Amino acid sequence: MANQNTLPLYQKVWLKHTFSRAVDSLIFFLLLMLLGYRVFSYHHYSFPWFVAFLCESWFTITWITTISTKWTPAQTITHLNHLLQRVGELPQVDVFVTTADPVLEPPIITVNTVLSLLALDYPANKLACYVSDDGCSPLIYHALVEATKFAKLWVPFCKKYNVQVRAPFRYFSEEATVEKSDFPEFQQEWLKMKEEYEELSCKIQNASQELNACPLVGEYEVFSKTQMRDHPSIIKVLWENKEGLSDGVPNIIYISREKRPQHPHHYKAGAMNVLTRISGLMTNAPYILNVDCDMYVNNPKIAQHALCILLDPKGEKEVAFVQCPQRFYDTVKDDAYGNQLVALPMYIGGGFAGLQGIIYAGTNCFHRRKVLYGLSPDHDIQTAKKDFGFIDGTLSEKKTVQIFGASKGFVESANHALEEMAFTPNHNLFKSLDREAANQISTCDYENSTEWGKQVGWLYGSTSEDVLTGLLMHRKGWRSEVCSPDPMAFMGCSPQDNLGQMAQHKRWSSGLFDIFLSSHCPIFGTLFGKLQFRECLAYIWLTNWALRSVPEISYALLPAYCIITNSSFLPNKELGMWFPVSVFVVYNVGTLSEHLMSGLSARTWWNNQRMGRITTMTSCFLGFLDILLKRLRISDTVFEITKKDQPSSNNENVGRFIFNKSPIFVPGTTILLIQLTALVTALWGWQQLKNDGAYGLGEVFCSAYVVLCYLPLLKGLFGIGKYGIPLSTISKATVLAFFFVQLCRSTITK
Ligand SMILES: O=c1ccn([C@@H]2O[C@H](COP(=O)(O)OP(=O)(O)O[C@H]3O[C@H](CO)[C@@H](O)[C@H](O)[C@H]3O)[C@@H](O)[C@H]2O)c(=O)[nH]1
Ligand SMILES: [Mn+2]
Repeated sequence: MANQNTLPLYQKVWLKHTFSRAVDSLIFFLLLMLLGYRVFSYHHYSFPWFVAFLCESWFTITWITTISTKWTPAQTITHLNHLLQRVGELPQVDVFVTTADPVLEPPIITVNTVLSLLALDYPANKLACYVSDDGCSPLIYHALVEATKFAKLWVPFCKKYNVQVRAPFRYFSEEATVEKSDFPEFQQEWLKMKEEYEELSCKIQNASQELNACPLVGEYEVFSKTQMRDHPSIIKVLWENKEGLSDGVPNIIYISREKRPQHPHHYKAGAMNVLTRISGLMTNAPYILNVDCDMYVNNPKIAQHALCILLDPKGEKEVAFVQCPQRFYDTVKDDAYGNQLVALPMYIGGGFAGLQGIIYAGTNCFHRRKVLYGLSPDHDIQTAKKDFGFIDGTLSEKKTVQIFGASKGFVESANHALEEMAFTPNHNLFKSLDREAANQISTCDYENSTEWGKQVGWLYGSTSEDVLTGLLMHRKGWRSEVCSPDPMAFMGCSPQDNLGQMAQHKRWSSGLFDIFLSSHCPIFGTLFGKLQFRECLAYIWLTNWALRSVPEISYALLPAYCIITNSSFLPNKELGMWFPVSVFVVYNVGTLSEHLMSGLSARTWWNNQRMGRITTMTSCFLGFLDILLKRLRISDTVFEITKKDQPSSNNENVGRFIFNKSPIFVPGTTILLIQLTALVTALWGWQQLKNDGAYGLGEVFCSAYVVLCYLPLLKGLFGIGKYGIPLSTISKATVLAFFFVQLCRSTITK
């Protein structure tokens, strides 16, 4: 009989993606053959041949990182039934929610997220929910006050009837739930709850529409002289579970940290660090769950599942954080904008999970507090003493101020969190808010000359603060795990149009590339830290996204260049032609089958392929330029918040591209115009084909393929209103395309 204390709480299962492996290896082999062919075909040596060789070498190197990342995929299985046997009592979990703009992030969405978290299937006295409002908005505050009242009905209702979807807006949209039930009591309560929720959403809706709905008096007075980027900190305890009832409503705290125009606020990372400190003062839970305002709980037992991994004897020693996948509801049909991230997490995410661990994705993640405070896996109190300046088990004062800042109360809590090497039940669960201390730690200059944002908490310096923060943990030698129980842990909303999707990809690619160029570069992580070699390759794959735009754009321009200058970059009309052809065919067959095997449609596959090409050459290219400007200290990157739309019921134009004057459309339109020029040139035979160095079917096909990928932009050239590319963008693109064509022509005469 296994001892109860040694029962594994989770298990790691290695997956076999044999087909994927075979296809990926074949592609690699073909790429090598193609490169070899290029090297040994002396008679072809020319400028386009050389550029093609460079681009293909880059693709091959990227492919090595791709294969290595995907090679040994894994997943975890959690054993919920072992959890209580082993730990007896569940630990405390602090829950962080961030919101930043009441317009882009409608309060009703945040409220639903918060409600779903409060209703987690978890003892209410072990939970506390901290909501950060970077928008400093009385609307959000008002919505949360109302939501707190509703929570007192909602939380018991969910627990009584074991509701699965605990975000009311989703729960009540599923009409079928109540009709199927034979219990009149349930039906009655269901109806009552639905009415209450409708009333709540009406109140929130009205407040957003009527300017004077929440007059800034009484408890709202603190908002009267505030501006989004200029205000003192506002901290309000909305609900305190004073009696510590396990079936009550968890503590709810509203926080809007101080902001001043001259102080950088570090966007989400800055907000998370303030939440970390304030929660440290109040509940100081050893585990932190963080969720963006647009993600609701879809599996009420998710905290237990994640704790299976974090509390497992092996996990306890090795695992820094548990990341749950990001999935989205009411998605655009066939993933028209390629942002649902379904096949990618399955293959790449699964691959990461089989290495040192999945990346931290910024939301749906359970962290250990002590790891956020900088502890390494090999830190016992003895070594920690040296690194952190522990004296007699407590941190030396000077050192703590340098690391955690000057708040005594907070340092004391940090000391406790760090020392707690194993979980000990903590009965003194909630300290009432110490206003003075809380105000001190939420000011803009609290972090000056401390390690916050550098070694402690969420790291600053990249708009992909999530990946950066996770990378530092991996560098210290921690591992991480994916937790993906059935039903899916969380569901969120993803951009409902291409504008949102493209802005999001720009932010990600620039933030990731920023990491690659910084001192946190994964290569240093392996050379000087404990980042495992293949995990490093995987991070290189990820952080180079923006850089990839350069070879991709060059490669996409090559066929046009060749057609215009009557040269060639492909081995036409000879045996070598089969290398690029087979790479193209095998790659497409491979990715198509991966999509089909993930249960996705062929149309989804094509949309993902197409959007992959478009975003790399537009969003990622702009991300690349952004980082160049940042590194040259010309401008800094900003975190552009994604608009959270409720999906529209008007399905007519779903999947259609919309445009605005954003520079993001300039490179795409330019590339499209160049290809069109090339195709027209080819079609009308404006160039006489002089010698056998001339372009052939290969180049024309490539050019046409790019146009096919860019079909949404082609339609945009002729569209009107928001469906048309603005004239100013077309003009800029025309000028650029003209220059490119002239440049090509000038190389012929030489
Ligand atoms: O100054 C800011 C800006 C953003 N946020 C919050 O950050 C979260 C993520 O912002 P969102 O606009 O939804 O970005 P997404 O592209 O959807 O976010 C993904 O990418 C981000 C990194 O680029 C991660 O932080 C997120 O967790 C991850 O879901 C939201 O809750 C925002 O309220 C703040 O709190 N303060
Ligand atoms: Mn989001």
